[in-house]
This record gives sequence, C-alpha cells and structure tokens, in this order.
Amino acid sequence: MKNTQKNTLDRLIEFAHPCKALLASSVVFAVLGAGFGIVPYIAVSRIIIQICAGDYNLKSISFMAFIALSGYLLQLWLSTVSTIRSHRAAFTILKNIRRALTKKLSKVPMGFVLDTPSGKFKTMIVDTVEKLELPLAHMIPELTANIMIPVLTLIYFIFLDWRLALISLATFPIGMLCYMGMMKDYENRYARVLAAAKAMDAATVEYIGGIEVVKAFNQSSASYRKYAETVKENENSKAEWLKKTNPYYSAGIAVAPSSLICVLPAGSLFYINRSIDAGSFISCIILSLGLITPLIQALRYTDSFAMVDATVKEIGNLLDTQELKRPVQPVKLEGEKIEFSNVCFSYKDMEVLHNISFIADTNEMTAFVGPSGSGKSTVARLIASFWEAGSGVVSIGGIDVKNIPLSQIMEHVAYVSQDNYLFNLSIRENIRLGKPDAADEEIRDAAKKAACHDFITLLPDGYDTIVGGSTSNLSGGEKQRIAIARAILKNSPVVILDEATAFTDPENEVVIQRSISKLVEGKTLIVIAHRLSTITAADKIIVMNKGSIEAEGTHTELLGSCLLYRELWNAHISALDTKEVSA
Ligand SMILES: Nc1ncnc2c1ncn2[C@@H]1O[C@H](COP(=O)(O)OP(=O)(O)OP(=O)(O)O)[C@@H](O)[C@H]1O
Repeated sequence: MKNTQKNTLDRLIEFAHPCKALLASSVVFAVLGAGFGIVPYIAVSRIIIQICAGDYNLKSISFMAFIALSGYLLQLWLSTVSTIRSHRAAFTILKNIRRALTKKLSKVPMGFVLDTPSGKFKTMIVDTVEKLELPLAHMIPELTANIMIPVLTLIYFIFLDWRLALISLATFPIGMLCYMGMMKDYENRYARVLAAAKAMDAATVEYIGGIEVVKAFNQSSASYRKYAETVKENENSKAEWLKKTNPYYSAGIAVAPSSLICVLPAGSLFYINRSIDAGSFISCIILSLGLITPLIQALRYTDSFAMVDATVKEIGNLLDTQELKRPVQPVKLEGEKIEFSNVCFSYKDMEVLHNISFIADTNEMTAFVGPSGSGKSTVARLIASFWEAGSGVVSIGGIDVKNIPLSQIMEHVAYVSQDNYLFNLSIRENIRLGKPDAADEEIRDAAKKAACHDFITLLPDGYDTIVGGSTSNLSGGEKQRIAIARAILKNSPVVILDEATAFTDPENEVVIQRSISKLVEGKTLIVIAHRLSTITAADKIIVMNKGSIEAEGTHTELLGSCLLYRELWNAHISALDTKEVSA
C-alpha cells in the first residue's frame, strides 16, 4: 500500500505557510546575529596581538574595543529580533495546527469522536501542541548561532594559525563517537518516553474525571491501576532513557570541549620554535575555548528534534483519520421516511448489526426496544450519521444518507440522548443552540413544552443562570429537559430520542411525553426506550435482539406475537410494581 503519510518537515512547512516570511526573516536575523557574534572574538584577539607586539597605541586599542562592543550589541539585537520573530511564527504554527485539528474533528465520523476518550483530544490539542512552542521558537535563532559561530570562529582560527586550528578539533571526533553512541536506537527509546508521558497525561485526565467514583468507593490513587501503571511506566521509561543516553552524553561533553589539552602543548612548541607569535598564540587559546561548547549546545537539540518529530507524527495521525465523505450541495428529500435495507455494521472488527431492514414512516413514532446491547443506539447513530453502515443502505427521504451533506443531516435530525452536554453558558443560550436566531419568547415556549420553564423561573437568575461545565447544580433530569427544549426549538423534521427520558421522574415524564407528542406532529420520531410504558402508543415498535430484528408491530400486536417483547413488558411492569410497593 502506498504510504501517504507526510513527513514531519512537509507538515511543518504546511502549517508554517502563512508565516513563511516571518520565519525566513527570523533565519536572516539569526545568521546576521551569528556573523556579528564572531566580531568581539576577532577584535579582542587583534588587541592581544597588538599588545603582545609591544604596540600600546590607545587609539587603535579603543577602536578595537569599540568594534568588539558594537559587534556584541549588534549580535544581541539581531538575535533578539530573530527570537521575537521565531516566537511569533511558532505561535502561528501552533494556531494553525490547533485549527486543523479542531476542523478535522468536525469532519471525522462523530462516532470516532465519541469513542475517543475526551482526555486524549484535550491532551492533543492543548498540551501536545503546546510542547512544540519552545523548540520551534528557539531552534532557529539558537541553533543557527550555535552552529554558525563555531564555523566562523574556525575560519578565523585557520586564518590565524591553521595548524592549531586543526589541532583544536582533535577531540571533536571522540565527541562525535560519543554522540553516535547516544544516537543508537535513540528514536525508539525517546518514542517510549513520549508515549509514556502521553499515556500518563490521558490517564490523569481520565482519573480526575472519574474522581467521584474513586472517592465513592474509597479507592486511593494507587488502586486506580491504569493511572498508577502509567505513572510507573513514565518513571521507568525516563530512567531507562537516561541510563542508556547519559553515559555517552556525559563522556561527549567532557571530552569534546577539552581541545586545550592539545592546543596548549602544541602551541607552546610552535611558540618555542618561533613559528607563532605570542599574540596569535593567546588568541588561539581563547578561540579554542569557545569553539566546541556552542556545538555541544547544538547537540542538545537532538531531544527537541526527536520530540518535534514524534509530536508532529502524532498530530499527523489524527489529521489523516478517514473523513466522512459526503457531498456539499443539499439534496431534495422526498418526505422524511427512514429506511434500513440489509444494514450490517461493525465497531472495529465486531459486527453488532446483522442485516437490519425496517421502515420508519413520516409522521410516525417508531420505537426500538430490546435487551441491553442489542443494537438500539447503534441504529439511532447510523440514522444521525455518527457512523456509516458497513454494508446495506440507510436512507432518509428516499436518499442514501451517504449522498446527503452532513450539514443537511444535522439540520434534519435532532438527536437527544441520555447524556446531553450543557455548555458553560446561561440556560437561555444553551437552549438557543437549537436555533441561533431564536427570540427569547421562542426559547420560553420551548422550555414550557419540555416542562422546564417552571424550575428555570425558580432559579435566582432564571434563564440567565449559568449551567454546564463544573458549575452546574442542575439534576440529571433538569439537564435532560433543557436538552429536550433545545431539540424542540431546533424543530427538525426527524427527532431521535435515545433513552432521552431516562433521568426524568415519572411525573415529568408524563409532561414531557405530552410535549413530545405535540413536537412530533408531522415529524418522524425514533424512540429508544427501556421504559416500555413510554412507547406503548408508538405506531411501530421494533424489537431487537443480539443485533437483529426479532419482531415488529404495535404494542398490542407484539404482546400477542413476540415472546421477547412480552418478557420485556412483564419485567417492566414488575419493576414498576416493585417501585410502587417500596414507595
Ligand atoms: N463505540 C462502540 N465501540 C465498540 N462497541 C460498541 C460501541 N458502542 C456499542 N458497542 C457495542 O455494540 C453493541 C450494541 O450496542 P448498543 O449501544 O447499540 O446497544 P443498545 O441496545 O442501545 O444497549 P443499551 O440498551 O444498553 O444502551 C454492544 O455489544 C456494545 O457493547
């Protein structure tokens, strides 16, 4: 199979496209800065040579000192400008990556988003992307300076005395050998470190999310095995990486900069032989001291390169996730009839719907019942295009959903599930999400229909009460009714209620059922319910069992013809009786 994965550099260039001028200018300033960075060395060495030659002319010494100072200040200014520019470019790159990721989330199947732990996306979009900022912002100015300054120094060194210049590099090959030792299997080792840190991040987010359960069951953090294991793996991977990397690195930074060991005796010999003058010799000593250290600093970017590479690949994996391929132009639907024809569907490798065929007619209420795990919610998700059928056809209004733009499906279908998310906004704004241009009066009407107007008006800030996020003090049932109000306001021709009344108390359930029946006039309603009493009036009830359709009919028909339905109904009735007795 052809590998279409882009490499890290291509990806970065793509993200950096809007700021390429900024990046290029950062490089230019960095190069100029490095060029001026060598000036103080040359000026100081000229002063030394002059003094050693017995020339104490203060004017020329002051001039050289001025040149040295100017070179230093210019280098400082140029590298600061380069750093500012590279930071601005890095922030633009980060913004573009984050935009691309969030845009991608809206294009991949909704089921993929729902199935991925929210911690993973949060970690990716916020933390993982953020990790790129430092290396991206600092690599250009610092790496350029750390490579260019020694190279320019070496050129001047050769100009002063080529023999000592070569001798000053004697320890460099040993340093390189150490570096090669460090780099052996480096990518895999560092990938383990990054993977462990990422797993720990995701487990921490999940652990904090589940802290209620941990506390309720009096579990300490150590007993939350997954979290504890990821923390341990994080520690182990870092220790292992350090154990394998550090000896080479330490040897490298100990040996490589010790060029003076060779320069000093050789230079002394040349001086005794009178093949070098004192000034040049002293200058060579100073230059050899500053030659290798910046290169060692540059090597420190090895980790950054590996980190950037792994991070960009990880981001790339998400960006390469297969998108739902849907047309853009809206299509004309003939009514709202929903039809499944021989639909099979698998989550990864496990087939959970086997050859499902049914029709849910316009203006009708079609209910799905069946034991837990029989596939009811999966059917609802296929209608809403959260996932796509593996085989067979799902159609709305006579058109295969694969040929309907996703935005049209979203407009057409209102999906209310048991855990509807409320945003950290006022109740009014949360309901308004169903219809962004709705007037306050319409919002109140929808809330009245969903039986939440009364409790909202009792809140101190009424419709302006902020709900959602961590500040919500609403009960599960109250949140549910707000979500239903949102769907009522949306007024879509197809409404899917996936266990939508699960949290509602019996009293409110009656009210909501009444408002739902008003809402669904002239609409196609799909209801997935455990409480069978809520769907007895359905036009059609489809009984599901182990991913297949066992029977379909009205409540009365199924009571007579379907054993499974009868069992479900009896179980429901006896549960109600038990509740009444215990009440
Ligand atoms: N996202 C998923 N990934 C993998 N398997 C899944 C996923 N969602 C559901 N399943 C599996 O698919 C099967 C059908 O699940 P589904 O939620 O559709 O059943 P259900 O009848 O709605 O169950 P319940 O009444 O308990 O909500 C089950 O075996 C379930 O474990």
